[in-house]
Formats: sequence, structure tokens, C-alpha cells
Amino acid sequence: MTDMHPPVLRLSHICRSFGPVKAVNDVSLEIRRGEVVGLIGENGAGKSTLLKILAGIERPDSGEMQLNGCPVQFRGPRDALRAGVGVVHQEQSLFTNLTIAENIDQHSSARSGLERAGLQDWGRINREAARALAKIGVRLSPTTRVGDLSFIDRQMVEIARAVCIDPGQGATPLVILDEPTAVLEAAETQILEREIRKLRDFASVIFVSHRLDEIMRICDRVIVMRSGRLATNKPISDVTKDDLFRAMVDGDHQPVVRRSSPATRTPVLEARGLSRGGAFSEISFSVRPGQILALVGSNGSGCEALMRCVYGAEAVDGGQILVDGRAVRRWSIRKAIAAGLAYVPAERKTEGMIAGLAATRNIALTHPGEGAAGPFLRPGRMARVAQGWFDRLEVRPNDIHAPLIQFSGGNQQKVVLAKWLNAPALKVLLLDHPLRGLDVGAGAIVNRQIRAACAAGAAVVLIPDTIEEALELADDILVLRDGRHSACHDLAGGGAPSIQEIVAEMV
Ligand SMILES: Nc1ncnc2c1ncn2[C@@H]1O[C@H](COP(=O)(O)OP(=O)(O)OP(=O)(O)O)[C@@H](O)[C@H]1O
Repeated sequence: MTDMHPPVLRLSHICRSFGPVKAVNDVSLEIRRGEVVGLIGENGAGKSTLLKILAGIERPDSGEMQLNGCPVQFRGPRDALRAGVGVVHQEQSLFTNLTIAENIDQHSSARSGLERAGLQDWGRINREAARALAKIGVRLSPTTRVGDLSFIDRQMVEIARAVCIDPGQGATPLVILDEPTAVLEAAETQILEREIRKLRDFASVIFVSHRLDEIMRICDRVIVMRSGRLATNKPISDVTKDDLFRAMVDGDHQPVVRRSSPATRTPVLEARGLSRGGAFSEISFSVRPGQILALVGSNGSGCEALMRCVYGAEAVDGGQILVDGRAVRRWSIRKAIAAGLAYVPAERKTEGMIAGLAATRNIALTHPGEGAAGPFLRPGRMARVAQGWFDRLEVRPNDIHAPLIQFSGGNQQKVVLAKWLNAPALKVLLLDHPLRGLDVGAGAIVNRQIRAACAAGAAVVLIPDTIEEALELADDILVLRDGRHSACHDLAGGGAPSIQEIVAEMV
């Protein structure tokens, strides 16, 4: 039966440039009621810019946008929200000093009699939030402060907030999910997939992901962006994963599958019975130069907190950290960096970079090397070092002097990594979700650099996005469950466990 309704979204010849960069170049497309459309493309292809236009954050330079048959021009995000566009951005946008309910209420136009009389109706605010959370199967108390939540729980709140919009008058809302699964565990991803299927009944969805399997599983149609343009726009039944990969990438990026050979030297980093109240308890592990250890666990397993303690960003309550066989005292980030430790955090925007500072300066932040002489900076040399990393990591755009905020998420991640790889005596690389937000090609480039660091003698402790990533990269896997040691696997020595085995050890 033909759908008599106008498309929920119609874009005609949308363009948006930043200086010479045509981030979105003449994009026209339609999204119909109840459609789940996958949006994919390499890092820097223009996906986020297109989504920002739909969300009222960026204005197009030219072109027309219609929602439910009406032309729209957004002056800001609130206009987009009122027109029925709900977005979960790559970077989180919650107010951390407010409760979950207060955050969800920011998107709600519902007001009770009490509120119309000028009073705060906490009952309504908390009830609505509880409903929104229940809708996506999350059990969190609406009165919890967002700042007290883990990254993953905050992501679930973002999703709850995006799915609770109501454009009214029979119009269909458009829900945009910008890589929502990048930060989720397998079980949570399944919940989200179920939720997206349910959304079809009352909304249209644009779903951005770098995971092609997920796109094939969830979406009805797929749009591929390449260098700002639409390269492909097809029903999912008409494409294969290989077609999508080829449509996305320019060159022939071959993911390297090679496990680094386990070294026999003494551990460079050892954790003995580490505990931190409420996070993890009695955890021991060690890594030798050239070895990759993956820490695997579901939400709340303690992996992230453990890594932060090893880096000196949080204190432990008990146990010992040893570097080069010597127990450390009064461990701190400063001491960790001096000892050759490096940490790429999951939350790169808030912890891993200075967004307004040029890429060159970001790379020189912790280890300026020849880019500084005593207290003096040497801009020329600093630029040469940065250019070397830009070439090795294929950072785009190839402009080392641009502020980091002007780079796409995946390219920012490459710069954050370069900052640490630039260390003159790198001993241990602590990587918390290093491939988050990276496309397949960029992921392969980063993995190659991680292996190169290993080959040069660094040890790596990795919290991967997926179990597959752990199995591909690591020599050893340590599984944590509820903050406790659950299992460990020596992949080189004892053969690889199956994904199902590891999942069973996690939950
Ligand atoms: N504020 C800005 N100023 C200058 N250039 C920008 C700005 N925002 C984006 N760009 C550029 O526009 C291009 C498209 O970036 P965009 O963030 O839309 O890519 P993306 O496909 O979302 O990438 P990723 O998957 O890495 O997030 C990139 O070359 C980027 O450097």
C-alpha cells in the first residue's frame, strides 16, 4: 500500500561549508514514516554536520529542509525539538549537576496545573522521567544526579530523553541516534535494537553507526556519505556489507589481523590485589613489554575505574601498583606520566584534549620533545612533529594548525592518541575504548599504531568496545564481573575462548 503521507524528512540540495571544506555538499534525501535509515561514512565524511543541521545546531548555507511536509528553518536546537527532531549526539549533552528527571524535562513541553501556576511539580517531572526510562528498559532512579552516573548510564538517559519528544498534531517525530551503540555493552545494544524496532510504530529514525553488522541488522535503508556527498542511498536488502565498505572508503584499507607475540621479559606494570571501594576488589594482573592485555566486563564491572587507578587519576584503597618491579608510592597522574604511562580516556572531549587549541599544540601537551627547549616553545619543530603524526595516522583535514574542535570525532581521537605515542619513553599505553567513533579504515590505522607501539617495547592495557576487538588484538584477556576477577585467558598460550564463553564470564 502506498504511503499517502508526506515524507517525515525531505532535504533538497543542502550545503554547508567550513572555509574551503565542503562538509555537506548538495545532499538531497527523503525519510518516510516508520523508516529506520542507517547513515554511515568514513571519519570526516560529513555525517555529524548533516545531523547538526537537522538538530538546528548548524544552519545550512543553502538548500531546503521539510519536516512532515512543512518547510522549516531552525534558528536553534529548541526550534528543531519543537518540530519533533530528537537527537542523541556523539558527545553527551546532559547537565551533570541536575538529576536525570530534570534533564529529561528539558525536552518536555508538558506542564501541570501546578506548574502553570508558577510552582515546580516534582511529582510530574519524576513520573515522566520514570516513564521515559522504562520505555527503553533502563532501571535508574529519576532523582539520581547525572554527574554520579557512569558514561554508559548517561548515554541511556540521552536516549530516553530523545525518544520522549512529541511533535503533536499527528506529525511523526524524527529521532536521530548518532552512534548510540558506540558506548554500549552487548546486552545494552540488544535493548537499544529492540527499542529502535519499537520506535518504528510512531517515529522515523536516523541511526549512525560505524558497525556495519549493526546497520545491516537494524536498518530498512542505508545512506552512505563520502566527502560531504551522498554516495549510496539504497534499501538494506539491496546491499551487502562489502558494498557498504567499498562505498565508504577511498583506498583499500585492510584491517591488519596480527596478534603481537607475547614477550618473555619481566612485567613493566603489575597490579597486586588492587581494591577501590564500590568499584573493584582484589584485582591482580601484569603486563610485559610488547604485550597487550584486554580488560573485559559489562557495565559496572570496574574495568574503567581500575584503569583510572592504574593511571593515578583515582586512588586505590588497597593493593599495590608496581612499575618495573618497584612498588609505587603516593601514585599520581604526574608520577605515572613521568614513569612512561599514557592514558587515552573514553571521554576524549572532556578529558583527552583541549578543544580550542590547535592540533599541533594538543600533540605537544604532555611530551613536547623537540617542540620545546626549557620553558620556550619551538613552533617550527612542534609543527614538524605534528605533521609526522598527521601523515602516519592519516588525520583529515591535513591541517595541523586547525583547532581540534574543527576535526570530526574520529580524527580528534587520532590526535589524542598521537599526543601519547609522541612520548619519548612510552612504557605502558592505557587505552579506554580507543576505537570508539572510528570508522573501519581509521580503526585499522589506529590498531596498526597500537601494534607498532608494542613492537617498539610498550605494553598495552586495553578496554575494547567489543569482545571481537579483544580477541583480535590482545595476548591476554582479564574478565571482570561486578568488580571482581571472573576469568583470564592466555590467547597465545591456551587458545582463544569463544565470544559466548566470555559473555558467560561477564554476566
Ligand atoms: N566547526 C568546524 N569548523 C571547521 N571544520 C569543520 C567543523 N565541523 C566539521 N568540520 C569539518 O567538516 C568535515 C566533516 O566533519 P563531520 O564532523 O561532519 O564528519 P563525520 O562524518 O561526522 O566524522 P566522524 O565519523 O569522525 O564523527 C571534516 O572535514 C571536519 O574537519
